[in-house]
Amino acid sequence: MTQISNQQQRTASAYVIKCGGSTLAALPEDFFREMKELAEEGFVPVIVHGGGPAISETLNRLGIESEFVGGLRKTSEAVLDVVEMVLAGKINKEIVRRIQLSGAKAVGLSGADGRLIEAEPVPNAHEVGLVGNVTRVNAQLIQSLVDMGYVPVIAPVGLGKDGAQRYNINADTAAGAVASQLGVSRLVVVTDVPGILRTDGEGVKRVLPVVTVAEIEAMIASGEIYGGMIPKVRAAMECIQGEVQEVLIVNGAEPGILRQAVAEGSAGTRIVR
Ligand SMILES: Nc1ncnc2c1ncn2[C@@H]1O[C@H](COP(=O)(O)OP(=O)(O)O)[C@@H](O)[C@H]1O
Ligand SMILES: CC(=O)N[C@@H](CCC(=O)OP(=O)(O)O)C(=O)O
Repeated sequence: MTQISNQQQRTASAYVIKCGGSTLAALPEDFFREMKELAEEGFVPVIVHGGGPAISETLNRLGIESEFVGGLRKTSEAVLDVVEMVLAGKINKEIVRRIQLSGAKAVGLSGADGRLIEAEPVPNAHEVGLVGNVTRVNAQLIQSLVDMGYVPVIAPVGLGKDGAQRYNINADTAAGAVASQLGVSRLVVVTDVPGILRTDGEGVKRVLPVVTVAEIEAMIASGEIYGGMIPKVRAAMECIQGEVQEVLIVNGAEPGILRQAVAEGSAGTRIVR
């Protein structure tokens, strides 16, 4: 833990961005340009990405049906081959390319590279198969890349403690763990909705600007938060118990959203303790 504490001090000005598969194709070039400009101003990004829709599409082409239990993909060895290929290959390199085209430097890694993400089976592994929860993050490797001026771009595939077993990790869960173990103060979750939506008294869906852990629990219980939003808020609730001060959920397609989120700290929904 001493090692992590040192890392935490050094990465305090960094922030973690989780880019959801739902929104990757819709992210404008300006998003990456803004990311580069913010980095020059001292707001250094570490990216963890998803790619659920692209995995499902590839599985479908191979004639393998996608099944989810509680938002987690049922992952056999065959499915994991596709998950790793799509996430650590296609999607990871697409993001690296786009960052480099903005003029910034980027390095793509999966959680297997340099044992970046160590994982253990989720408690309901008997239902979902080779899905993992994060047990350790190699914060030193991420910090070294940041120190060299690179944006780390991380695919959420982890290795077990033995270094042999692979695990598919939900990208929101991975991003929360990376944010916690790096000790950054902010996690920005970029997705395809402008924040957590709630239907008001007149039946209009509105973005909640700020939401607490207690309010989230109530919205999950009532069904107002469901599906892909559940792993986001669960990861958020877990990481704000530690160093992370706030988690912002924003729509990546909105112009200027990253600057609003990172420099101004007010965008989409802000999840606080
Ligand atoms: N209360 C809510 N507010 C906004 N979106 C919600 C809510 N509850 C569930 N969702 C769903 O969560 C989705 C985002 O999760 P997901 O599709 O997994 O995105 P990503 O690929 O970015 O992780 C939204 O498109 C929406 O359908
Ligand atoms: C265990 C699990 O469900 N893993 C996810 C990993 C990708 C992901 O989370 O992508 P999004 O952020 O786009 O949803 C999956 O296989 O789809």
